Amino acid sequence: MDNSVPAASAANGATARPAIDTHLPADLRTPLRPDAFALSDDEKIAAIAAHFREIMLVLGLDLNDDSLSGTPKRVAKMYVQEWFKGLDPKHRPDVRLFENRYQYHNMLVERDITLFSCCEHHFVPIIGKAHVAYLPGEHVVGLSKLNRVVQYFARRPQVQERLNRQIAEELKNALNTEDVAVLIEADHLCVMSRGVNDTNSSTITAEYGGAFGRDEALRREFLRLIGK
Ligand SMILES: Nc1nc2c(ncn2[C@@H]2O[C@H](COP(=O)(O)OP(=O)(O)OP(=O)(O)O)[C@@H](O)[C@H]2O)c(=O)[nH]1
Ligand SMILES: [Zn+2]
Repeated sequence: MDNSVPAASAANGATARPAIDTHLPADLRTPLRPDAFALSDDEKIAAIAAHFREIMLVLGLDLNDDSLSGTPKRVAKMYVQEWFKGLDPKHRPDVRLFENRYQYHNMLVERDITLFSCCEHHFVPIIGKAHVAYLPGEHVVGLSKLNRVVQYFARRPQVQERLNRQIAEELKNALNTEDVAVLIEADHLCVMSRGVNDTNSSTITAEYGGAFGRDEALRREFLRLIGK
């Protein structure tokens, strides 16, 4: 099977794994090809559009119809610029810390963070919420950066377990503390809309670092604050 990137510039690709997620443990990195960054965004959009056009033709759709003719390009742009933008480390958020002048050392919870991801097994949406907490030390984080970290890792083909751990590890690094909790509750469209067709079940994953793992009362307080 031809597994190469469909463009001439892919020949420039390095042989080593690309520099993505290098701050994460190796088993948590999203598996990318060595030449994952050989194509520009525009080249990726052109290549994906051409392939998606083929899929539509195979399905028997008339690409001359004015409602369908733009779909290959629309899907390609959606993949590269929106759904999978977290595959490109240029979108990795810069997590800004501020001095903890107020000496606030209780748990901070950012709850109900909108989560939109994509199942890497079926390429259909995973929709849910992430709840993130940490215990501030000498620094506090700009709140929106918590949402941005969630969104960066969500915008990739994912399984929920890896997504949960990637977010937790990134926050531990950025906040310079192990005292981080991340809980995700999500609906998987691959479970809801096909296969078992179960529209009721949802999936919860959680990671409790540092004090959240050791201290049951702290963990309970986190769960209470997020309404669990
Ligand atoms: N652990 C885990 N599994 C997932 C996630 N998203 C989808 N899956 C599962 O991945 C599995 C893929 O199994 P396969 O048997 O290869 O695929 P399938 O024939 O489409 O399976 P069915 O969904 O049971 O029809 C399915 O059981 C999915 O429910 C996820 O985030 N985490
Ligand atoms: Zn799936």
